[in-house]
Amino acid sequence: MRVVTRPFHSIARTVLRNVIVAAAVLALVIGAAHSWYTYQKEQQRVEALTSTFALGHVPLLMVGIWDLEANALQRQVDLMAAYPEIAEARVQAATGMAFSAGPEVANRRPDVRLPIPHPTEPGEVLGELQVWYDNDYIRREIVSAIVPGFIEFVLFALVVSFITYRIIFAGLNRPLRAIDDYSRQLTPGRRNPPLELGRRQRHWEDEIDLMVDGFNTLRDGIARFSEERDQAVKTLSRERDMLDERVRERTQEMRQINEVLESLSRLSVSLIDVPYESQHSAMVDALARCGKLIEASAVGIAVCHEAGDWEWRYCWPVSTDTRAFPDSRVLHNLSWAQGWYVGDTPWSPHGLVCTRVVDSERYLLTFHEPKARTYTPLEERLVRMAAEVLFKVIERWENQHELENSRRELYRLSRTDPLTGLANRRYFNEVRDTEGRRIQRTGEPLSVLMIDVDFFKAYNDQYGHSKGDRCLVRLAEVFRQQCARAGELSARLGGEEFAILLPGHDEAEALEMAERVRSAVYDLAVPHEHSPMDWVTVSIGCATWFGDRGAEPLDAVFDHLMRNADRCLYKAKALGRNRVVGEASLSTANE
Ligand SMILES: Nc1nc2c(ncn2[C@@H]2O[C@H](COP(=O)(O)OP(=O)(O)OP(=O)(O)O)[C@@H](O)[C@H]2O)c(=O)[nH]1
Repeated sequence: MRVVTRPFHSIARTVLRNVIVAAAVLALVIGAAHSWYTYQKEQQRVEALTSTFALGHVPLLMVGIWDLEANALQRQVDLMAAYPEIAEARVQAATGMAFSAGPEVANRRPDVRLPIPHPTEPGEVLGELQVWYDNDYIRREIVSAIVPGFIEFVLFALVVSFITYRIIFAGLNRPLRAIDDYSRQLTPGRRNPPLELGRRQRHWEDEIDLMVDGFNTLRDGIARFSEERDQAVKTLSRERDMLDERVRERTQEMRQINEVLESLSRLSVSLIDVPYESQHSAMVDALARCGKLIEASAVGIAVCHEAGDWEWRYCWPVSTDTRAFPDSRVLHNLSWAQGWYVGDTPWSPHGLVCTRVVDSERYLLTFHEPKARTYTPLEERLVRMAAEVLFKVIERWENQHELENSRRELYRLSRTDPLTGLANRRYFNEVRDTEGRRIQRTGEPLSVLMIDVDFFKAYNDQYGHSKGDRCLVRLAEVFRQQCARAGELSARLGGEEFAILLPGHDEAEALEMAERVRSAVYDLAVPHEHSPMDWVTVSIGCATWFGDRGAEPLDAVFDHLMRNADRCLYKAKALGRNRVVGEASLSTANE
């Protein structure tokens, strides 16, 4: 609703009024100028008439007065009064005669007074010519000169104003009012009809046409805006309707991911500390669980050592022919690329493939599908997470194996003599203590052989230290071979001194074993120039513990045992070397 705050003035009327006012002012100015001009012209005519009187009539009047020609004078006066501009002409002679013509003008002094000179006496006058102009005539002349033009101008101005009014009214007012009515009906919410003013068809355009075009463009814009808005509102409401659905789907998806994450984290925790021997079956179980995530028909992990061939390491279902499981084409592919592949890949015609390098070995995990299928992004995500977990577990296992191997190697080194590969003193003592504890429980006997190479200093001096080393290695090999039964342990206690632990051996058995060792060394026939036996020989002291010192601390037991074995050894040396001496010989000697 339009609120009118100011009075309405039509353009046509305003133009009309302004044209009329301008025409009136112009008419007045032109009329005044014309009047002034006509008045000036009349004045000139009067002046011309006055000079006519002075030059033409005054001499005749002079003659008439001089000759006393009353008729002639009267005729002259009549002639002058006959001019339409003259109201009255009068001659007043000095003699007192007077002649006049025309209606007498009262109460007005003559407009022209011309003296009638004396014909002979210069400076003397015979009388005076008095003339009164007809002012009404002059006024009439002026009016008759101005009025027709004024009337013509006014009529012209009226006609021009009217035509202007018509043109403006028809060409401007009416269309503008129609446009005003139209613009009030424009509504953004509905389809508005185009603006049509019903104007006559012309082969040109004017401002109104431009305005109509503008309004129609505006209308089209409003229509387009309305359509887009309606469309947007519809889309918005559709999306709002779908939002709940999406939120539900997303929540479901998140729940699924959470469940899988939980089960994967449980899986990874359960796999981490699986002992080595159970790792294969644990991984196969894990593959089965992961395969069920997307209902894959088979899941496998293949490994390729740097220069070697691919082979399936873990297969679900367990395959008897690991070269063909689950699809031999996977393993025949030569190109290697690390990453994640879906569908038809260089690694697999169908299915999902994840590859990884773990400790310089190439690993490939594939979820096999017999037929091509499309995986949802969620499935891909879940499987990818599963693959990450499995590879992490494998990596961890690899690290654990490596660590375990290193530890075992270290342990082995820590209890092994580096030259001979026999147990060192530390390991000998460990085993000795363990066996000692066992024997304390079982009451079985335990014997120790102390072995020393005879004249070894001389051997070194003769053949050199490295040959001496090789000799020690050969002797160690003899000890190892002779004492290969479970529980028997050969050790190098230091230098050229060796010991053999014989759990379960009584003295007789131990002496028998010692003799076997001694003769085996002798039979080696390692030449020794500075030995009376010509060969490298060993002396052996033998001591036995019968497990009858159950209450005694093990350290004390073994101190005693080793001391006895040493004493026997010294005795063997003292008796000439290359022999075995048991504890019985000690008591004999003591006795
Ligand atoms: N080649 C070599 N010699 C060693 C090693 N350990 C100790 N020996 C040598 O073994 C010799 C032991 O000499 P001795 O203890 O004097 O005894 P022996 O010469 O063997 O004489 P008896 O024991 O009395 O028969 C020393 O000369 C040591 O240098 C070793 O690892 N390699």
